[in-house]
Amino acid sequence: MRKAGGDAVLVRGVGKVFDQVSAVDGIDFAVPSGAVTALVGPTGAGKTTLLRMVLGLQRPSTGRVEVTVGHGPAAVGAVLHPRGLHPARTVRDQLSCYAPVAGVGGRRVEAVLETTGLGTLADTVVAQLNPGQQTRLALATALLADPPLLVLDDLFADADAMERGWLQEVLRGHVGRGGTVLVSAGSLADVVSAADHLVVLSEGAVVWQGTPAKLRRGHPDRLVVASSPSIALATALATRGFTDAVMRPDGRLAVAEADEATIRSIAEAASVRIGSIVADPIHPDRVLASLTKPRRHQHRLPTPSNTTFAPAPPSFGVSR
Ligand SMILES: Nc1ncnc2c1ncn2[C@@H]1O[C@H](COP(=O)(O)OP(=O)(O)OP(=O)(O)O)[C@@H](O)[C@H]1O
Repeated sequence: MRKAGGDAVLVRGVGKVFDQVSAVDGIDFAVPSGAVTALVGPTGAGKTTLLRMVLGLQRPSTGRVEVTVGHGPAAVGAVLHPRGLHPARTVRDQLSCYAPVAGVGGRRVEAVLETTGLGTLADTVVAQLNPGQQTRLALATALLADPPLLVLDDLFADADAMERGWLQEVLRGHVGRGGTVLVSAGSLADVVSAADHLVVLSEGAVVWQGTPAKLRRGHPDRLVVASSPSIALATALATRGFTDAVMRPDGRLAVAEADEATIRSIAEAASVRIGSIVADPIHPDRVLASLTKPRRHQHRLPTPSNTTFAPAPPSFGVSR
């Protein structure tokens, strides 16, 4: 449908202050065209604030946001409140109501019902859809105009495993047709397998960004080794440069970066007996928690009448 290339959105030095409270500050990231970019972070990190600025619904207090694909329903499709659909409308009626706004007709409604997997639910009223299906319908509505850019806030909240899979498939499908996606999530596990680029936010700042593969390399799974004596294995591994081994309370050694064959060969050379070696995959949200440890409770800006500050206070399943 479209040719990918360049950046669809550029966020440069962006800050937003609400009533003396800084929501985000000094934010820099780009949303590459033809890819899924996920803004990930805990509650209050600033995801919605950033997405609203990308959509032009709020102005940055500092810095600038550039959207190169243009504005309006034909250029940008958005999902901000997936629960705000009319409960008495059927799925098809919901799409038909918005079709004129998107400048499309009934054939496009039927096509979107199919691409989003909602065809079998076309005559079901919104009130009877589960939360994940309602989110999918909100996403289908945003897709009506086949916009070059999709901006989706908290898309995976309330989605069960099956709906999460559907939603991820729809996002990958949009990118597969040359579109661009910017999606926010509170859980890394929800987006890590669907995203090409991750921007991790914490307390209004970008704390990490890169590909899921880069994140995984920085947080490798460990192998948990039962050996006798464990301390001798730890020493032998360290001698060979594998210094990141942690002794577990049960006496087993959790080893990073060395594969099973290497561990066995080092153990054999050091006359250490190996009992078992099992993988200990790190959950993505353990990684997210380690990247977004709270640093402060609040960051109220100083004013003449207010000069006191509050005190500053794990497998990824990457399929591509
Ligand atoms: N209109 C507003 N007025 C005052 N403060 C606001 C406003 N909007 C957001 N904030 C504050 O800005 C910070 C970032 O909020 P934001 O909603 O962007 O975070 P979030 O990462 O989207 O969180 P969530 O996952 O809960 O939606 C929070 O401290 C929030 O209280």
